[in-house]
Amino acid sequence: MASPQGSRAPLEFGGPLGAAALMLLLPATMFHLLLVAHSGPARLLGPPPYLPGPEVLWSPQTLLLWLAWLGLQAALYLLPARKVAEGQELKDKSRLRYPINGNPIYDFFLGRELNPRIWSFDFKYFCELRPGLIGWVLINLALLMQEAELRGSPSLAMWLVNGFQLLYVGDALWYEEAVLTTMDITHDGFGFMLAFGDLAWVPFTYSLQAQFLLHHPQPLGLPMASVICLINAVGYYIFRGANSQKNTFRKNPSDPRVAGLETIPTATGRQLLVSGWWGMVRHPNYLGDLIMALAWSLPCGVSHLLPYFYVLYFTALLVHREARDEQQCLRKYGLAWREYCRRVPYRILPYVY
Ligand SMILES: NC(=O)C1=CN([C@@H]2O[C@H](COP(=O)(O)OP(=O)(O)OC[C@H]3O[C@@H](n4cnc5c(N)ncnc54)[C@H](OP(=O)(O)O)[C@@H]3O)[C@@H](O)[C@H]2O)C=CC1
Ligand SMILES: CC(C)CCC[C@@H](C)[C@H]1CC=C2C3=C(CC[C@@]21C)[C@@]1(C)CC[C@H](O)C(C)(C)[C@@H]1CC3
Repeated sequence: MASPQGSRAPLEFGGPLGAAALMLLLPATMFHLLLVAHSGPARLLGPPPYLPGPEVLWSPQTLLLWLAWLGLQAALYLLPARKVAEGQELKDKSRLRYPINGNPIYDFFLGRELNPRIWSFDFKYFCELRPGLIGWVLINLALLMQEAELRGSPSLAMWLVNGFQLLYVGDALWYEEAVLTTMDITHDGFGFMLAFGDLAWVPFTYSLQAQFLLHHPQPLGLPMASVICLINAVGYYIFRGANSQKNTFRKNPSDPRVAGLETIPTATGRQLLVSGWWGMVRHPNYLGDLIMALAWSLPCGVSHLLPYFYVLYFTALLVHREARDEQQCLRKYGLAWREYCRRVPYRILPYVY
Protein backbone atom coordinates (compact mmCIF):
# COMPACT_ATOMS: atom_id res chain seq x y z
CA MET A 1 0.00 0.00 0.00
CA ALA A 2 1.25 3.46 -0.77
CA SER A 3 1.11 6.78 1.00
CA PRO A 4 -1.03 9.33 -0.86
CA GLN A 5 1.64 12.01 -0.92
CA GLY A 6 5.33 11.74 -1.55
CA SER A 7 7.56 12.98 1.31
CA ARG A 8 8.17 16.33 -0.52
CA ALA A 9 4.59 17.02 -1.66
CA PRO A 10 3.38 20.43 -0.43
CA LEU A 11 0.92 20.26 2.48
CA GLU A 12 -2.74 20.94 1.63
CA PHE A 13 -5.70 22.16 3.76
CA GLY A 14 -3.45 24.64 5.61
CA GLY A 15 -1.15 21.86 6.87
CA PRO A 16 -1.44 20.44 10.43
CA LEU A 17 -2.98 23.63 11.85
CA GLY A 18 -5.70 23.73 9.20
CA ALA A 19 -6.29 19.99 9.57
CA ALA A 20 -6.65 20.28 13.38
CA ALA A 21 -9.04 23.22 13.05
CA LEU A 22 -11.16 21.36 10.48
CA MET A 23 -11.43 18.28 12.68
CA LEU A 24 -12.92 20.42 15.46
CA LEU A 25 -14.98 22.70 13.22
CA LEU A 26 -16.61 20.09 11.00
CA PRO A 27 -18.39 18.02 13.70
CA ALA A 28 -19.32 21.26 15.53
CA THR A 29 -20.79 22.71 12.31
CA MET A 30 -22.75 19.54 11.64
CA PHE A 31 -24.32 19.58 15.13
CA HIS A 32 -24.99 23.30 14.91
CA LEU A 33 -26.81 22.93 11.57
CA LEU A 34 -28.98 20.09 12.86
CA LEU A 35 -29.90 21.91 16.09
CA VAL A 36 -30.69 25.12 14.27
CA ALA A 37 -32.75 23.41 11.54
CA HIS A 38 -35.10 22.08 14.25
CA SER A 39 -35.45 25.43 16.02
CA GLY A 40 -38.11 28.05 15.32
CA PRO A 41 -35.96 30.96 14.07
CA ALA A 42 -33.60 28.59 12.11
CA ARG A 43 -30.82 31.20 12.16
CA LEU A 44 -27.70 29.93 10.40
CA LEU A 45 -25.46 32.53 11.99
CA GLY A 46 -26.96 32.72 15.49
CA PRO A 47 -26.02 30.58 18.51
CA PRO A 48 -27.63 27.10 18.73
CA PRO A 49 -31.03 27.19 20.51
CA TYR A 50 -29.91 24.67 23.16
CA LEU A 51 -27.10 22.24 23.81
CA PRO A 52 -28.27 18.63 24.12
CA GLY A 53 -26.96 16.73 27.13
CA PRO A 54 -25.03 13.44 26.88
CA GLU A 55 -28.25 11.46 27.48
CA VAL A 56 -29.58 12.81 24.16
CA LEU A 57 -26.33 12.30 22.27
CA TRP A 58 -25.60 8.80 23.53
CA SER A 59 -27.96 5.96 22.76
CA PRO A 60 -26.85 2.32 22.54
CA GLN A 61 -29.78 1.58 20.17
CA THR A 62 -28.61 4.28 17.76
CA LEU A 63 -25.07 2.92 17.83
CA LEU A 64 -26.40 -0.59 17.18
CA LEU A 65 -28.57 0.68 14.34
CA TRP A 66 -25.60 2.49 12.81
CA LEU A 67 -23.37 -0.59 13.09
CA ALA A 68 -26.14 -2.72 11.58
CA TRP A 69 -26.40 -0.23 8.68
CA LEU A 70 -22.66 -0.39 8.03
CA GLY A 71 -22.71 -4.18 8.47
CA LEU A 72 -25.53 -4.52 5.93
CA GLN A 73 -23.70 -2.32 3.44
CA ALA A 74 -20.48 -4.26 4.03
CA ALA A 75 -22.28 -7.58 3.46
CA LEU A 76 -23.81 -6.30 0.20
CA TYR A 77 -20.44 -4.93 -0.86
CA LEU A 78 -18.88 -8.36 -0.33
CA LEU A 79 -21.52 -10.24 -2.35
CA PRO A 80 -19.71 -12.44 -4.86
CA ALA A 81 -22.06 -11.48 -7.75
CA ARG A 82 -20.65 -8.03 -8.48
CA LYS A 83 -18.90 -6.17 -11.23
CA VAL A 84 -15.18 -5.72 -10.72
CA ALA A 85 -13.53 -2.62 -12.18
CA GLU A 86 -9.87 -1.74 -12.34
CA GLY A 87 -8.60 1.37 -10.57
CA GLN A 88 -5.67 3.54 -11.61
CA GLU A 89 -2.23 1.96 -11.50
CA LEU A 90 0.00 3.14 -8.66
CA LYS A 91 3.31 4.68 -9.72
CA ASP A 92 5.41 2.91 -7.07
CA LYS A 93 3.59 -0.43 -7.03
CA SER A 94 6.70 -2.43 -6.36
CA ARG A 95 8.31 -0.30 -3.61
CA LEU A 96 7.55 -0.17 0.08
CA ARG A 97 7.50 3.27 1.68
CA TYR A 98 8.68 4.08 5.15
CA PRO A 99 7.17 7.32 6.45
CA ILE A 100 9.67 9.41 8.45
CA ASN A 101 8.59 12.56 10.40
CA GLY A 102 5.05 12.47 9.09
CA ASN A 103 2.87 14.99 10.94
CA PRO A 104 0.32 12.95 12.97
CA ILE A 105 -2.45 15.60 12.90
CA TYR A 106 -2.15 16.24 9.19
CA ASP A 107 -1.84 12.54 8.43
CA PHE A 108 -4.83 11.71 10.64
CA PHE A 109 -6.93 14.27 8.73
CA LEU A 110 -5.91 13.32 5.18
CA GLY A 111 -4.99 9.69 5.87
CA ARG A 112 -1.65 8.05 5.16
CA GLU A 113 -2.90 5.04 3.26
CA LEU A 114 -4.16 5.61 -0.25
CA ASN A 115 -5.90 2.26 -0.56
CA PRO A 116 -6.47 0.72 2.90
CA ARG A 117 -7.75 -2.79 2.31
CA ILE A 118 -8.29 -6.07 4.07
CA TRP A 119 -8.25 -8.69 1.33
CA SER A 120 -10.60 -7.29 -1.31
CA PHE A 121 -12.49 -5.04 1.14
CA ASP A 122 -11.46 -1.50 0.19
CA PHE A 123 -12.41 0.79 3.10
CA LYS A 124 -12.21 4.08 1.21
CA TYR A 125 -14.12 2.95 -1.87
CA PHE A 126 -16.75 1.27 0.30
CA CYS A 127 -17.30 4.39 2.42
CA GLU A 128 -17.18 6.86 -0.49
CA LEU A 129 -20.51 5.88 -1.98
CA ARG A 130 -23.02 3.47 -0.55
CA PRO A 131 -23.44 3.92 3.24
CA GLY A 132 -23.47 7.73 3.18
CA LEU A 133 -25.29 8.35 -0.09
CA ILE A 134 -28.01 5.74 0.46
CA GLY A 135 -28.20 6.85 4.10
CA TRP A 136 -28.84 10.42 2.88
CA VAL A 137 -31.73 9.25 0.68
CA LEU A 138 -33.19 7.20 3.56
CA ILE A 139 -33.02 10.18 5.93
CA ASN A 140 -34.76 12.32 3.29
CA LEU A 141 -37.44 9.68 2.86
CA ALA A 142 -37.96 9.42 6.63
CA LEU A 143 -38.40 13.21 6.78
CA LEU A 144 -40.90 13.09 3.91
CA MET A 145 -42.90 10.41 5.72
CA GLN A 146 -42.74 12.36 8.97
CA GLU A 147 -44.10 15.40 7.17
CA ALA A 148 -46.94 13.33 5.74
CA GLU A 149 -47.75 12.14 9.26
CA LEU A 150 -47.59 15.66 10.66
CA ARG A 151 -49.48 17.55 7.95
CA GLY A 152 -51.53 14.92 6.12
CA SER A 153 -49.30 14.82 3.03
CA PRO A 154 -45.77 15.79 2.04
CA SER A 155 -45.41 19.31 0.67
CA LEU A 156 -44.45 20.01 -2.95
CA ALA A 157 -41.16 21.48 -1.72
CA MET A 158 -40.37 18.24 0.15
CA TRP A 159 -41.18 16.15 -2.94
CA LEU A 160 -38.85 18.27 -5.06
CA VAL A 161 -35.94 18.08 -2.61
CA ASN A 162 -36.40 14.31 -2.27
CA GLY A 163 -36.73 13.82 -6.03
CA PHE A 164 -33.69 15.93 -6.97
CA GLN A 165 -31.42 14.34 -4.38
CA LEU A 166 -32.65 10.84 -5.25
CA LEU A 167 -31.72 11.53 -8.87
CA TYR A 168 -28.23 12.67 -7.76
CA VAL A 169 -27.63 9.60 -5.61
CA GLY A 170 -29.13 7.27 -8.24
CA ASP A 171 -26.77 8.78 -10.80
CA ALA A 172 -23.76 8.25 -8.50
CA LEU A 173 -24.68 4.59 -7.99
CA TRP A 174 -25.47 4.01 -11.66
CA TYR A 175 -22.06 5.42 -12.68
CA GLU A 176 -20.35 3.86 -9.66
CA GLU A 177 -17.22 2.94 -11.60
CA ALA A 178 -16.52 6.61 -12.38
CA VAL A 179 -15.74 7.24 -8.72
CA LEU A 180 -12.45 5.39 -9.28
CA THR A 181 -11.03 8.36 -11.18
CA THR A 182 -12.04 11.00 -8.61
CA MET A 183 -9.37 12.79 -6.60
CA ASP A 184 -10.60 11.11 -3.42
CA ILE A 185 -9.71 7.67 -4.75
CA THR A 186 -6.61 8.49 -6.80
CA HIS A 187 -4.95 11.13 -4.60
CA ASP A 188 -6.34 11.46 -1.06
CA GLY A 189 -5.68 9.02 1.74
CA PHE A 190 -8.44 7.56 3.89
CA GLY A 191 -8.35 9.73 6.99
CA PHE A 192 -10.74 11.81 9.08
CA MET A 193 -11.79 13.96 6.10
CA LEU A 194 -13.19 11.14 4.02
CA ALA A 195 -14.31 8.86 6.86
CA PHE A 196 -16.25 11.65 8.59
CA GLY A 197 -17.21 13.25 5.26
CA ASP A 198 -18.64 10.09 3.74
CA LEU A 199 -20.28 8.56 6.80
CA ALA A 200 -21.53 11.57 8.79
CA TRP A 201 -21.25 14.84 6.86
CA VAL A 202 -22.96 13.61 3.67
CA PRO A 203 -26.05 11.93 5.19
CA PHE A 204 -26.63 14.53 7.91
CA THR A 205 -25.76 17.86 6.29
CA TYR A 206 -26.76 17.00 2.72
CA SER A 207 -30.26 16.25 4.04
CA LEU A 208 -30.46 19.70 5.66
CA GLN A 209 -33.03 21.05 3.20
CA ALA A 210 -35.46 18.23 4.00
CA GLN A 211 -34.82 18.69 7.74
CA PHE A 212 -35.52 22.40 7.38
CA LEU A 213 -38.73 21.80 5.42
CA LEU A 214 -40.09 19.43 8.06
CA HIS A 215 -39.87 22.14 10.71
CA HIS A 216 -40.43 25.19 8.47
CA PRO A 217 -43.05 24.37 5.82
CA GLN A 218 -42.76 26.56 2.73
CA PRO A 219 -45.53 27.40 0.27
CA LEU A 220 -44.50 26.59 -3.30
CA GLY A 221 -46.69 27.14 -6.34
CA LEU A 222 -46.56 25.12 -9.54
CA PRO A 223 -44.98 27.86 -11.72
CA MET A 224 -42.07 28.33 -9.28
CA ALA A 225 -41.72 24.55 -8.88
CA SER A 226 -41.46 24.22 -12.68
CA VAL A 227 -38.72 26.86 -12.83
CA ILE A 228 -36.78 25.04 -10.07
CA CYS A 229 -37.18 21.71 -11.93
CA LEU A 230 -35.79 23.38 -15.05
CA ILE A 231 -32.78 24.70 -13.09
CA ASN A 232 -32.11 21.22 -11.71
CA ALA A 233 -32.46 19.68 -15.18
CA VAL A 234 -29.98 22.18 -16.68
CA GLY A 235 -27.52 21.48 -13.83
CA TYR A 236 -27.87 17.72 -14.24
CA TYR A 237 -27.47 17.97 -18.03
CA ILE A 238 -24.16 19.82 -17.67
CA PHE A 239 -22.92 17.63 -14.76
CA ARG A 240 -23.69 14.34 -16.51
CA GLY A 241 -22.67 15.53 -19.98
CA ALA A 242 -19.27 16.73 -18.76
CA ASN A 243 -18.53 13.71 -16.56
CA SER A 244 -19.59 11.21 -19.24
CA GLN A 245 -17.62 13.00 -21.95
CA LYS A 246 -14.40 12.85 -19.91
CA ASN A 247 -14.96 9.27 -18.77
CA THR A 248 -15.70 8.07 -22.31
CA PHE A 249 -12.63 9.91 -23.60
CA ARG A 250 -10.35 8.51 -20.87
CA LYS A 251 -11.60 4.95 -21.52
CA ASN A 252 -11.39 5.10 -25.30
CA PRO A 253 -10.34 8.31 -27.09
CA SER A 254 -11.45 6.89 -30.44
CA ASP A 255 -15.02 6.30 -29.25
CA PRO A 256 -17.22 7.96 -31.95
CA ARG A 257 -18.93 10.10 -29.27
CA VAL A 258 -15.66 11.90 -28.48
CA ALA A 259 -13.38 11.16 -31.43
CA GLY A 260 -14.23 14.46 -33.14
CA LEU A 261 -13.25 16.62 -30.15
CA GLU A 262 -10.14 18.78 -30.26
CA THR A 263 -7.32 17.74 -27.92
CA ILE A 264 -3.90 18.83 -26.62
CA PRO A 265 -1.21 16.12 -26.46
CA THR A 266 0.80 15.85 -23.23
CA ALA A 267 4.25 14.41 -22.50
CA THR A 268 2.62 11.52 -20.57
CA GLY A 269 0.95 10.24 -23.73
CA ARG A 270 -2.48 11.22 -22.42
CA GLN A 271 -4.46 13.96 -24.10
CA LEU A 272 -6.50 16.86 -22.75
CA LEU A 273 -9.87 17.71 -24.23
CA VAL A 274 -10.02 21.30 -25.36
CA SER A 275 -13.43 21.40 -27.04
CA GLY A 276 -16.88 20.12 -26.05
CA TRP A 277 -17.77 20.59 -22.36
CA TRP A 278 -14.09 20.74 -21.35
CA GLY A 279 -13.46 23.56 -23.80
CA MET A 280 -16.13 25.73 -22.18
CA VAL A 281 -14.54 25.93 -18.71
CA ARG A 282 -11.87 23.79 -17.02
CA HIS A 283 -14.42 22.25 -14.63
CA PRO A 284 -17.82 22.06 -16.35
CA ASN A 285 -18.87 19.18 -14.05
CA TYR A 286 -18.46 21.47 -11.00
CA LEU A 287 -20.63 24.09 -12.69
CA GLY A 288 -23.45 21.58 -13.24
CA ASP A 289 -23.11 20.32 -9.67
CA LEU A 290 -23.37 23.88 -8.31
CA ILE A 291 -26.46 24.67 -10.39
CA MET A 292 -28.10 21.54 -8.96
CA ALA A 293 -27.09 22.62 -5.45
CA LEU A 294 -29.00 25.86 -5.98
CA ALA A 295 -32.06 23.97 -7.23
CA TRP A 296 -32.05 21.85 -4.04
CA SER A 297 -32.18 24.97 -1.85
CA LEU A 298 -34.70 27.05 -3.77
CA PRO A 299 -37.75 24.96 -2.71
CA CYS A 300 -36.99 26.13 0.85
CA GLY A 301 -37.82 29.74 -0.08
CA VAL A 302 -35.69 32.78 0.62
CA SER A 303 -36.70 33.60 4.18
CA HIS A 304 -33.73 31.73 5.73
CA LEU A 305 -30.04 31.37 4.94
CA LEU A 306 -29.85 27.91 6.53
CA PRO A 307 -31.08 25.85 3.53
CA TYR A 308 -28.47 27.66 1.40
CA PHE A 309 -25.69 26.37 3.64
CA TYR A 310 -25.12 23.55 1.13
CA VAL A 311 -24.65 26.00 -1.78
CA LEU A 312 -22.16 28.08 0.24
CA TYR A 313 -20.22 25.09 1.58
CA PHE A 314 -20.20 23.39 -1.81
CA THR A 315 -18.94 26.52 -3.61
CA ALA A 316 -16.05 26.74 -1.12
CA LEU A 317 -15.35 23.00 -1.42
CA LEU A 318 -15.31 23.06 -5.23
CA VAL A 319 -13.21 26.23 -5.48
CA HIS A 320 -10.65 24.64 -3.12
CA ARG A 321 -10.89 21.30 -4.94
CA GLU A 322 -10.38 22.97 -8.29
CA ALA A 323 -7.22 24.65 -6.99
CA ARG A 324 -5.90 21.33 -5.70
CA ASP A 325 -6.67 19.60 -9.00
CA GLU A 326 -4.99 22.44 -10.88
CA GLN A 327 -1.75 21.87 -8.90
CA GLN A 328 -1.90 18.14 -9.54
CA CYS A 329 -2.51 18.63 -13.28
CA LEU A 330 0.31 21.14 -13.49
CA ARG A 331 2.65 18.58 -11.90
CA LYS A 332 1.33 15.83 -14.21
CA TYR A 333 1.13 17.67 -17.52
CA GLY A 334 3.43 20.72 -17.14
CA LEU A 335 3.52 22.86 -20.30
CA ALA A 336 0.52 21.08 -21.86
CA TRP A 337 -1.57 22.09 -18.84
CA ARG A 338 -0.43 25.70 -19.18
CA GLU A 339 -1.47 25.60 -22.83
CA TYR A 340 -4.87 24.20 -21.80
CA CYS A 341 -5.29 27.06 -19.27
CA ARG A 342 -4.40 29.56 -21.99
CA ARG A 343 -6.97 28.05 -24.38
CA VAL A 344 -9.66 27.64 -21.70
CA PRO A 345 -9.07 30.54 -19.30
CA TYR A 346 -12.14 30.16 -17.04
CA ARG A 347 -12.19 27.58 -14.26
CA ILE A 348 -15.85 27.01 -13.33
CA LEU A 349 -18.12 29.86 -14.44
CA PRO A 350 -17.60 31.20 -17.99
CA TYR A 351 -16.45 34.86 -18.08
CA VAL A 352 -16.59 35.12 -14.26
CA TYR A 353 -14.24 32.63 -12.60
N1 LIG B 1 -21.49 16.30 -4.05
C1 LIG B 1 -20.29 16.46 -3.53
O1 LIG B 1 -20.12 16.67 -2.34
C2 LIG B 1 -19.10 16.43 -4.42
C3 LIG B 1 -19.22 16.16 -5.75
N2 LIG B 1 -18.12 16.17 -6.55
C4 LIG B 1 -18.30 15.84 -7.97
O2 LIG B 1 -17.48 14.74 -8.25
C5 LIG B 1 -17.13 14.74 -9.63
C6 LIG B 1 -15.66 14.39 -9.77
O3 LIG B 1 -14.87 15.49 -9.35
P1 LIG B 1 -13.27 15.48 -9.14
O4 LIG B 1 -12.82 14.17 -8.66
O5 LIG B 1 -12.96 16.67 -8.31
O6 LIG B 1 -12.63 15.79 -10.53
P2 LIG B 1 -12.96 15.63 -12.06
O7 LIG B 1 -13.89 14.52 -12.37
O8 LIG B 1 -13.29 16.97 -12.57
O9 LIG B 1 -11.56 15.16 -12.59
C7 LIG B 1 -10.42 15.99 -12.67
C8 LIG B 1 -9.42 15.25 -13.53
O10 LIG B 1 -9.94 15.19 -14.86
C9 LIG B 1 -8.85 15.14 -15.79
N3 LIG B 1 -9.02 16.30 -16.67
C10 LIG B 1 -9.06 17.61 -16.33
N4 LIG B 1 -9.23 18.38 -17.41
C11 LIG B 1 -9.30 17.53 -18.46
C12 LIG B 1 -9.47 17.72 -19.86
N5 LIG B 1 -9.58 18.93 -20.40
N6 LIG B 1 -9.51 16.63 -20.65
C13 LIG B 1 -9.39 15.39 -20.11
N7 LIG B 1 -9.22 15.15 -18.79
C14 LIG B 1 -9.18 16.21 -17.99
C15 LIG B 1 -7.58 15.23 -14.95
O11 LIG B 1 -7.18 13.92 -14.60
P3 LIG B 1 -6.50 12.86 -15.63
O12 LIG B 1 -5.89 13.67 -16.73
O13 LIG B 1 -5.52 12.14 -14.80
O14 LIG B 1 -7.61 11.99 -16.13
C16 LIG B 1 -8.07 15.90 -13.68
O15 LIG B 1 -7.24 15.60 -12.59
C17 LIG B 1 -17.53 16.11 -10.17
O16 LIG B 1 -18.69 16.00 -10.95
C18 LIG B 1 -17.83 16.93 -8.92
O17 LIG B 1 -18.81 17.90 -9.20
C19 LIG B 1 -16.88 16.44 -6.06
C20 LIG B 1 -16.72 16.73 -4.74
C21 LIG B 1 -17.80 16.74 -3.81
C1 LIG C 1 -16.08 16.94 5.60
C2 LIG C 1 -15.43 17.87 4.66
C3 LIG C 1 -15.96 19.26 4.79
C4 LIG C 1 -15.49 17.55 3.22
C5 LIG C 1 -15.59 16.12 2.90
C6 LIG C 1 -15.80 16.01 1.44
C7 LIG C 1 -16.66 14.82 1.09
C8 LIG C 1 -18.00 14.92 1.79
C9 LIG C 1 -16.83 14.84 -0.44
C10 LIG C 1 -15.47 14.76 -1.16
C11 LIG C 1 -15.79 14.23 -2.48
C12 LIG C 1 -17.02 13.66 -2.45
C13 LIG C 1 -17.72 13.08 -3.54
C14 LIG C 1 -19.03 12.71 -3.42
C15 LIG C 1 -19.75 12.88 -2.11
C16 LIG C 1 -19.09 13.87 -1.19
C17 LIG C 1 -17.60 13.66 -1.07
C18 LIG C 1 -17.30 12.35 -0.38
C19 LIG C 1 -19.77 11.97 -4.51
C20 LIG C 1 -19.71 10.51 -4.07
C21 LIG C 1 -21.23 12.45 -4.60
C22 LIG C 1 -21.97 11.80 -5.77
C23 LIG C 1 -21.28 12.17 -7.08
O1 LIG C 1 -21.99 11.67 -8.20
C24 LIG C 1 -19.83 11.69 -7.13
C25 LIG C 1 -19.21 12.25 -8.41
C26 LIG C 1 -19.75 10.18 -7.23
C27 LIG C 1 -19.11 12.29 -5.88
C28 LIG C 1 -17.62 11.96 -5.80
C29 LIG C 1 -16.97 12.93 -4.83
